[in-house]
Amino acid sequence: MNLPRAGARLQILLGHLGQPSAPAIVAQPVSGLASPASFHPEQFQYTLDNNVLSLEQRKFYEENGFLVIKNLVSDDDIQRFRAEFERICREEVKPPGIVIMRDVALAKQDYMLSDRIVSKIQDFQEDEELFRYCLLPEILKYVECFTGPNIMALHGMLINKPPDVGKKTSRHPLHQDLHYFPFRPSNLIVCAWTAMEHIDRNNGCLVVLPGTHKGTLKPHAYPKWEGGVNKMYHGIQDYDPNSPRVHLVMEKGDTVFFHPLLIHGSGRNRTQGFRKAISCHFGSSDCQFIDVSGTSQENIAKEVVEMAEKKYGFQGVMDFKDTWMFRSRLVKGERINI
Ligand SMILES: CCCC(=O)SCCNC(=O)CCNC(=O)[C@H](O)C(C)(C)COP(=O)(O)OP(=O)(O)OC[C@H]1O[C@@H](n2cnc3c(N)ncnc32)[C@H](O)[C@@H]1OP(=O)(O)O
Ligand SMILES: Nc1ncnc2c1ncn2[C@@H]1O[C@H](COP(=O)(O)OP(=O)(O)OP(=O)(O)O)[C@@H](O)[C@H]1O
Ligand SMILES: O=C(O)CCC(=O)C(=O)O
Ligand SMILES: [Fe+2]
Ligand SMILES: [Mg+2]
Repeated sequence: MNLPRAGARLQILLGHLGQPSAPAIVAQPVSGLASPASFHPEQFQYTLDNNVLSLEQRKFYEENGFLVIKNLVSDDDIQRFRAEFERICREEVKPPGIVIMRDVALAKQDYMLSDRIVSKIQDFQEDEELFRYCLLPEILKYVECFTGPNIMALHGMLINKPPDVGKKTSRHPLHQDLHYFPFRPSNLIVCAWTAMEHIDRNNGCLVVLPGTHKGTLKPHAYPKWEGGVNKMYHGIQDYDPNSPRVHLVMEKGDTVFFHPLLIHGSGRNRTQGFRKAISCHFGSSDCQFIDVSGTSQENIAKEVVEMAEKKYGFQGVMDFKDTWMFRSRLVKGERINI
């Protein structure tokens, strides 16, 4: 397929970015986490050898499947992402490929697009201002500990979780991001998710089930929620309800890196503000595409392909791999397989 692809200009862009500032590095001291007490270095399988993570941070990710780095992204950068998000919502800029999503509770209403109606934007790889997030040296420095040196930005999102209208549709059901991805191995994929403001249980923080990255990919489907569910917000049906849940309270600029098998979701937004976070999934370009036919991912593959064909006006020519191929951009090193 001859679809738009990211090119060498990224390398040039990378060269223009400034040097990272030194962030405060703190592993999240939260209760209910797996203990690293019986840990042996030879058991490292979710992190690569690197001189960025402390031994303690590495063990934490190995055991829990996520790691919070405090104060990683600057207020200046966050302000720029916010301003560009607002421009996109007002349709002052229309980056190719961008997906603008409204909450299902408002989807049938005929409002003008604005930052008070959009619940998230996805696929901002052609928006140079938002894509700066995926190129930030301070982000990539950590990403490389999981992906190695050849890094693809696979999927960018800016989530603007709206005030819940009372139907609990602002929730994101518990899921594993790998459900959406046709590439492996999972250990070479990581999500970076940065709070753009203070986020806690009131405005719907991320909720994680520590240690679940050690399990397998579970079947996902739409949860049976009375008030409705957002398009493509699949959830895990049969997770262990006794598994401890950890609510990640984060400040502006704090960034969590998490494994694509980690079960996570987010709660309802009980405030009147739109809770903002920016995220990107990264993967090693050494990853390989897999065929998801006959697997639990068939349901999402079908939905994604239908949506993409509608958007680009093709019929019967795209597969799940194609939809990912033209969204991903090289951010460091060499493009190899994906
Ligand atoms: C690791 C990755 C994790 C994830 O990516 S999780 C979430 C994945 N989500 C996505 O990929 C984004 C999916 N959303 C989209 O593609 C678009 O927002 C969507 C649903 C096609 C709507 O696009 P619009 O441009 O707004 O199109 P439209 O106004 O003409 O609506 C078309 C039909 O869709 C409906 N719709 C819009 N927003 C919705 C929502 N949030 N939930 C459920 N249905 C929704 C809308 O009512 C309309 O339905 P109908 O055709 O009139 O019956
Ligand atoms: N018992 C449960 N069954 C199914 N899904 C759940 C359950 N508990 C939580 N979840 C999912 O995890 C997400 C986060 O849960 P959380 O409890 O933080 O949010 P909430 O229920 O909206 O708010 P709160 O519990 O703070 O009142 C929810 O949006 C929901 O999708
Ligand atoms: O910001 C959130 O609510 C989490 C979103 C999320 O997990 C996802 O879109 O995959
Ligand atoms: Fe997710
Ligand atoms: Mg709850």
